[in-house]
Amino acid sequence: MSQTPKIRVRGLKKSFGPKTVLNGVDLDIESGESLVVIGGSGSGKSVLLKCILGIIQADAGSIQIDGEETLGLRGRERERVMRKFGMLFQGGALFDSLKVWENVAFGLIQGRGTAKDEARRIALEKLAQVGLGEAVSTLSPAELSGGMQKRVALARAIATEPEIIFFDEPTTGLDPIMADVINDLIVACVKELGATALTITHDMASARKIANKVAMIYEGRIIWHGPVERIDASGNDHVDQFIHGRADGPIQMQVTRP
Ligand SMILES: Nc1ncnc2c1ncn2[C@@H]1O[C@H](COP(=O)(O)OP(=O)(O)OP(=O)(O)O)[C@@H](O)[C@H]1O
Repeated sequence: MSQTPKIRVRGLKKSFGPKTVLNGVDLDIESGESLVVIGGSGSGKSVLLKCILGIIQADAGSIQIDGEETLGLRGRERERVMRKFGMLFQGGALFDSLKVWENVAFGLIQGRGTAKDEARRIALEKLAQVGLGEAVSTLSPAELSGGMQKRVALARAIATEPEIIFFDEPTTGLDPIMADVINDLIVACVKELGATALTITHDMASARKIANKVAMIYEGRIIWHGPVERIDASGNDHVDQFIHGRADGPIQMQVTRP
């Protein structure tokens, strides 16, 4: 008998006014799996992630975490489920008014009530895990390069040792070498935690490195889902066009010309 998926999404729908973004998304993420969702700009990757996090209210469907329905959860009940999650936001989303270590410790102090000294100790440990020393810990995020900021954001995402981590475009804005360093760190950190990971990206190099499973979203549905090793022989024209970055094919980008 197969085990309950860590995350099970069924028939998920979300529209904004007349615009349907998610039109019946079905997706399972098994415990310990690293799933990367790929898809074009505006295909609904962020909306899907936000629906699972409860930041956006879905219109219909089901989102189960460890077999528990979370779609209608509010207040304390939602907070309880959300404690299972860590998140690395696009752009890092660090607070410039806080020092680096305070950013990393934020969820521990605010969310878990960890004492400040203990939170600082954990923050330094997590910073070391992503290759940042104590000297960096007292700086402001604004004093760091983009790559270092991503490392800090990663240290923050893993600080509470979450069961599930979401990565929103983790390599956006980085040069290819730094992007690869971040990919390696993500793989190492997720493995160390034994966490389940969901990443959204259109960076195929990143997807190949991070994923053991890949799902492609198109026109509001998951049109292909399989092991990353099978992506080059998916037999799906949409996937083929996307991974090779071809303008011609079944996916037509809407380009408005003046
Ligand atoms: N709060 C909102 N109100 C109205 N429309 C929204 C809202 N959030 C997202 N959308 C629309 O939903 C569609 C999907 O957006 P989404 O951000 O999920 O795309 P994406 O796949 O993450 O794209 P990208 O790769 O460019 O980040 C877009 O057309 C966007 O304009």
